Amino acid sequence: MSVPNTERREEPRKRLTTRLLWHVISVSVVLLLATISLVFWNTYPSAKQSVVQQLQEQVGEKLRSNQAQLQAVEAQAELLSQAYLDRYQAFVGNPEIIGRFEKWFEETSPGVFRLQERFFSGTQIDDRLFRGLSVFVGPGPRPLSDEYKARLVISVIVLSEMAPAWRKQVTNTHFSFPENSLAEYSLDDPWGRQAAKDLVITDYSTVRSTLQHENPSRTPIWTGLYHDHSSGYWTITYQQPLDLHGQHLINTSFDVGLQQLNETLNQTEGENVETYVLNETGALVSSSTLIKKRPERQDTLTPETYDDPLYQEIAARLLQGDTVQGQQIWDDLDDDYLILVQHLGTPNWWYFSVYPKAMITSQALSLPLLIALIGVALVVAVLLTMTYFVRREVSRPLTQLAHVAALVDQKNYHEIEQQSVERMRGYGEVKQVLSAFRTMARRFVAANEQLEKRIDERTHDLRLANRKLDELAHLDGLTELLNRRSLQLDIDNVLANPDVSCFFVMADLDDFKGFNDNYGHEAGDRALIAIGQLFKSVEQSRTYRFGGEELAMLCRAETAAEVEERLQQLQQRIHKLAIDHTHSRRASKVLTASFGYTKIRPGETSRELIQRADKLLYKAKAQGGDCIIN
Ligand SMILES: Nc1nc2c(ncn2[C@@H]2O[C@H](COP(=O)(O)OP(=O)(O)OP(=O)(O)O)[C@@H](O)[C@H]2O)c(=O)[nH]1
Repeated sequence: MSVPNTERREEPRKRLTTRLLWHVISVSVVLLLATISLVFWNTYPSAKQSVVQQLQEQVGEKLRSNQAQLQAVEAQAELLSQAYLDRYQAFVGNPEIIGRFEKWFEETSPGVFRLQERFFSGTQIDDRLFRGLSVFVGPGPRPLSDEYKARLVISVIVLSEMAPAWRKQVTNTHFSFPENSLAEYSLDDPWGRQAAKDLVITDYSTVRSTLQHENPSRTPIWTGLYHDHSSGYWTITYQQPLDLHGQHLINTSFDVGLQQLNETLNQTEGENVETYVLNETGALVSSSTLIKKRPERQDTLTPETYDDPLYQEIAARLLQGDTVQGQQIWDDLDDDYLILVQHLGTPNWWYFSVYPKAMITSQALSLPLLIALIGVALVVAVLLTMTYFVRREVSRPLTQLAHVAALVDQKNYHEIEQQSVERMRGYGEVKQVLSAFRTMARRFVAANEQLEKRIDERTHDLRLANRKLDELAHLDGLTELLNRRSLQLDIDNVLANPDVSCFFVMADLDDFKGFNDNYGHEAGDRALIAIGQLFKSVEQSRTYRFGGEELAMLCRAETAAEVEERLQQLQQRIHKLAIDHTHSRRASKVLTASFGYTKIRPGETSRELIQRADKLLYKAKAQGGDCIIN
């Protein structure tokens, strides 16, 4: 049974190598996922830890330099205070110093004195240049005492001497007085000239916090962030009260503007990272959010005055519990943020870096992701390489194997043999199988050729035997003339073709019984054969042994005369044979034959034909034999 081609040729998805590759790919993907999970499991926490550590180091580094800047401000304040104290001790009570107050200051409104404008724009007095200086002496007890006047003049001198050196580090350098006065050095801002005439500086928390009753320990103070309304900028101020013999002389102060703080404290490590700096009261010293929000506050920013939920949460936590020292990580304050806390010893501030947890997670994921990507790339490369080699070393040889198997199925052994084993790709087992196919094909071809040869021989023998059988079926065994069966067939044929003119002849050897009796049966056989051969030589005729010593003949002829002539010639040849029949009952002493012949009539039966010819033969016998009757 032939197998349909569709069953023989497998679809690609069913191919062995494709299935093999799919199995390998599936297992690889599972192993890869497991490996990636393991990598994530092991590296993610440490990567996260390392990211946090890195951020802590960055913050620490930044704050160290920032702290150095702030410490420098504090050291400057020390120097300034000392310089002021020295001058104060040297000049207080000096009439010349007091006299300078009258020359340098002017009463700009009743009870309000200001340093003349030229001290801001620039003026040369003696060999000293005064510039960037302004002083506001606000409402307060009047008249001004000489000591107060001396302090004001000394503040102008000390500022002109020392403040220019620090103008790049701080926004301004100033002395504030507990009596509602303020002397300032600032090249940009003539504050002392512009301050409102009714301004009460000590009403501000920044200055108020320096007063003896507000600050009995006399500790220097870094204020929280506040908006200097008259100058129009956000700033923090360092205030160092300076007392002498229990008298609060002045506060040595520096403003450090928000812009300057931003350059250092508010520098963040990423777009979404926010910073807050809080002092010990929870007041906001600095914040990156402030730049974005710009609240218009005039006083120090506290949780009550600055509406920033995260800042308020941070301040609440800072103030509620133990003092935070060193570095801490607040992971639980907010779901979305991780907060690094760094305490700055000097000043007593806390620096908060607020990182979105998503950012830390994505940074922490970068290493495991890189490992995973490398893993995926490696697996893909290995799979591609394997796919290439499996297709080349297994799939193609197997396809050739299948092709050869199909040739076997088609019994196309010659094709298999012709395909050189060397041309078929494949090594090892596949090559062995191909080689075995080739050997098998060669043997099949040889066996087939042998078989075909034997079949040819047998067929030839069979054909001969068949022919013999056929002859035997149609020939008479003794005379080898056509037999009665053949005669019947031929008569039927002639009768079926009425257009063909044909004659039927019946012949009988004369006194053949006598011949047999005298010369023996074998001699009778030989005579029968010899006379039968003469019958066969008659032209356009077929001779049959009708039975016993009776012969029959079908002659093609148009006329009876033609047949008559041929029979006469035959009769003569029989005579010429001169088979001795000395004891014949007939006149002739040689073996003779009698003939009766008739034309075959259309439509008659073979029986009628034979009977008519037989009668004519009988007639010939009756006339003495050796004659021809029509
Ligand atoms: N040797 C030999 N004799 C045969 C063969 N067939 C028939 N005969 C003999 O032919 C003889 C025929 O004898 P009959 O029928 O009496 O005819 P006849 O002797 O020829 O006499 P007529 O026909 O009247 O001339 C018989 O003796 C048969 O035995 C044969 O194949 N070989």
